[in-house]
Amino acid sequence: MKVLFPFSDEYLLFVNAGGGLIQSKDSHINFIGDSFFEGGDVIETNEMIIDGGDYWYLYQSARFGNFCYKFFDLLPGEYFVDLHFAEIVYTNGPKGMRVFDVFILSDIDVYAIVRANQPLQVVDVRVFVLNDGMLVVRFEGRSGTPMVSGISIRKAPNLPETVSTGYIVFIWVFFMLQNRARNAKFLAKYEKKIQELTAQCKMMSDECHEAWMSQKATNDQLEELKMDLNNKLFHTENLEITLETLMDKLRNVTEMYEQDQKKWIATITDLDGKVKVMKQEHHQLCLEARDCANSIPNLNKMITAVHALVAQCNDLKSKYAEEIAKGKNLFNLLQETKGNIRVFCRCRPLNREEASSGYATVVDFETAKDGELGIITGGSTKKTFKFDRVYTLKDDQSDVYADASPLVISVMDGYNVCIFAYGQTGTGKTFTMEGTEQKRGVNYRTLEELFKIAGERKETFDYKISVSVLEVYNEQIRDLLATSPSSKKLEIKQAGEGFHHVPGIVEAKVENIRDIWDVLQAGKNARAVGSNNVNEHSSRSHCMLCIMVRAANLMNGECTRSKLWLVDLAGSERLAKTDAQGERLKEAQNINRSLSALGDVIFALASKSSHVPYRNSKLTHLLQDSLGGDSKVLMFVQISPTENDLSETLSSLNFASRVRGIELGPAKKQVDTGELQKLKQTIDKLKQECKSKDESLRKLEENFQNLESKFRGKEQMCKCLQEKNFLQNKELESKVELQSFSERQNLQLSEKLKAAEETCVALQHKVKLLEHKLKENEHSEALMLQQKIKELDLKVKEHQRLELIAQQTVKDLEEKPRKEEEMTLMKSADAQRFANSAERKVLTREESTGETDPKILRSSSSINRPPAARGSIFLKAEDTLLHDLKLEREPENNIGMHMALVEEKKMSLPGETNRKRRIDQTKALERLTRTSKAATSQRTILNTRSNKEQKPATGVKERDRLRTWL
Ligand SMILES: Nc1ncnc2c1ncn2[C@@H]1O[C@H](COP(=O)(O)OP(=O)(O)OP(=O)(O)O)[C@@H](O)[C@H]1O
Repeated sequence: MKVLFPFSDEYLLFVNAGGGLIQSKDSHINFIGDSFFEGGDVIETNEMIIDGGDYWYLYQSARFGNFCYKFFDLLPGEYFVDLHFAEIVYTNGPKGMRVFDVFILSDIDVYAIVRANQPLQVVDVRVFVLNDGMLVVRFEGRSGTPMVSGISIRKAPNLPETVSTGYIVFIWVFFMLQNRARNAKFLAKYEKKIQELTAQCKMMSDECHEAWMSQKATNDQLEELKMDLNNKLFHTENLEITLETLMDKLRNVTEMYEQDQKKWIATITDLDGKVKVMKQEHHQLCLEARDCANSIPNLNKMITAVHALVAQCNDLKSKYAEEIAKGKNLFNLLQETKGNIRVFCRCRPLNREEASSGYATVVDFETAKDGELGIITGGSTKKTFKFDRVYTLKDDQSDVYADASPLVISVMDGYNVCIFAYGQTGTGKTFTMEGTEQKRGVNYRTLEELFKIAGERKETFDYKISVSVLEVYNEQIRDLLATSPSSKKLEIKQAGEGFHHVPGIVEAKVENIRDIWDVLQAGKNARAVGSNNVNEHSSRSHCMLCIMVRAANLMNGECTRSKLWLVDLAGSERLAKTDAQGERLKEAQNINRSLSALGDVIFALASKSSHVPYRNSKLTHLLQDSLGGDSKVLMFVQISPTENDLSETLSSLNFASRVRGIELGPAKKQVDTGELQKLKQTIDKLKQECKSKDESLRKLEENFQNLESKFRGKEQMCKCLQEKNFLQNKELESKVELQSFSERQNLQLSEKLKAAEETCVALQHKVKLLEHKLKENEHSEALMLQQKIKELDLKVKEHQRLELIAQQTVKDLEEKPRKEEEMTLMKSADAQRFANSAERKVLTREESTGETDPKILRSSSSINRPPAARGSIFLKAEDTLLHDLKLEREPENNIGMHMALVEEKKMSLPGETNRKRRIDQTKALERLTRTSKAATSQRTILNTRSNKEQKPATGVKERDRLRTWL
């Protein structure tokens, strides 16, 4: 709220608490808004024009804390401010006496104690409103109890210029008028003293200002220095951080360098060791190379000898090959002389049943050695059959195989061979071909012999042997090694000239004799599958074992592929005897057809027929490769010894005799065996020679090759080592370069680090210097300030001492008039006779000077002067001055002066004059107070400038102190 005052000399403001009416002397103005203020508020009167009336009171309900009123737009000039305080007693609160200390700050300086329901009124406190037109009344209370306050502001009437300019001037004018001549010296003295004091005060103020400015400048400088220092510190910290980072990097680089150095040293040491070893090896190799070079003549001789031997060996080889070929031819010739189809007859012994039944044997082995077998056909009738070999009952499996083994050699030489057993069921075909585990048959022994020969010939031949096991039953081929039964019918195909095979059939590769036994057992087991009676089934099917031999001559690179068929034929009973029907008849017919086909083929071959009917049966079709050309055929005709089987025996023997008789003509049998024996011996001898020469040649070649390979190896090793050495030297050089580069880098980093450290040290030194300088500055400033404060304190004390003297003088001056008055009254009786004449003299002097106003003022001042409690120091000062004057003038004017003063007192009237005096006294008091305040404030300006407002108690104490001496 802002109050705009009209142009009136005096104002009285009424403000109702709680936002009610604003009462004035002549008008009522509504107060808008809340007017209940809390401590700490700033109450600004605003936008409220109060017209009319001279006095305005502002009642304000406020909690006493710190708050202030601001009055704006006042005209510059002097105002009286009346302050009223009273406590509000609330209805809901306890009633009773309360005491409050009230402080009014700012331009008005009053201290008072307010009691409950006892309003305090401080009247006629003078304040000056300056050009800003604002009056601020600021309160400070010690408790927060609500109070009611009233403020009235009155503008003081305009005073003469002499009054407004100050009471000192007035005094000066007064004394000038009183006694210009006499008082000139005195006034000059005081004026001088005042000027001195003013100058001192000004000087002190200036010094204080300068000190303050200097301190401010110093502070600024200090701040700048601090800023600079902070910047430097920040820069230093940055540098330290950078330094730390660089140090870390350097440390890492150094660690890496050390690690690398260690690694390189280890590598170099290792390489040195290796180089030493290599040098030793190189030296050794050089020695060996020298030895080799020395032995070159011998070596050349050896090489020549070896070449000769090689030539001889080649010659021998060719001769050996020729001899082998000749041997083969001779062997073949021998075989042929024996017959390409040979028939051996074997008769089984009587079995237990036959023996127990007492069956008679019809077989006569008497001429068996000559290949003749007699069959007793009845009584003394005996029919003789001649075969290539007739085995007696004493001949075992090995004897049987001994005659078959030459055919095995033919297989290994590349001929196709077919060995089969023919005969009636139960005559021992399977026993002869397969045998038992204890009495191995032709099949196993043949294969065993094959691997044996392959092993013997491994130096010159490379053999690959595979086995297939087939069964022909009812003109159908069945693969007995197939792991799963195939629905596809196996057929015979011609793969090349003179080579037939069954596509899809299993060819088991066998490496050793163990594999052969496993294969044979697998075929035997497979043959039993699907048959209730194994023996019966085996009698009605042909079991065929096909052995494929692939040979590679390592000497001349010749390759051969030969087949060996080992066939266990089905029983050859005659249909009439078996009286078979149905399925059995069909089986028998198929068996007879196939056996007949076999006979037909054999007869066709023997008769060198242009057409050989191989395809009449599966059996002959399969055996096509081994039943013609250079192939050899061996037939075991198996017979039963009992008379019960006589017809079948005769039938089998007749068939076999026909085969043998047709194939082997008597002409062929007559081959000169002596020549053959000679040839055989020659072959054996050549073989032995060739073998020994081969061996020696092989050894020589091996030696030479070993030496050559060793030399090459050493040479290669030497080259490798040299290359390795070269590479390692290169690597070493690169590592040495890398090491030197790292060292250079390390050196550079060290230099950088050193420079950074030096910079850091310089900066730290600079910082220390700055800090030292700063401290020195602070110290000198502090000393200077302390010195100045001391000087100021001394001056202030001197000033206070002077003021005390002045006060004492004033008191003395005040006391003296009373004493003089009393003395005057006492002497009045004695001086009565002089009264009339003295009175006249005084009046005459006044009239002559015409200076009545000061007397009136002085007398009115004396008359209206309140008791000691309300006395003004300025009046007292005036009296003191007068007293001093009087003392100076006492010899001549003492009595007159006293009389004049008495008269003045009598003539003075209460009212306006008294009031003016009171105003003058107040003004003088205020001026002195201000002077004192200024001195005090100047003394404390350095330390308590800011604390003054925050610590009002200090201000209060100061005021108390001032009030005491005032
Ligand atoms: N030389 C022999 N020494 C001892 N026992 C033999 C001889 N030959 C055959 N046997 C025995 O005769 C029996 C019948 O022989 P085996 O089964 O080999 O005749 P098979 O002709 O093969 O008959 P099948 O045509 O039915 O197959 C067997 O128990 C066998 O051990």
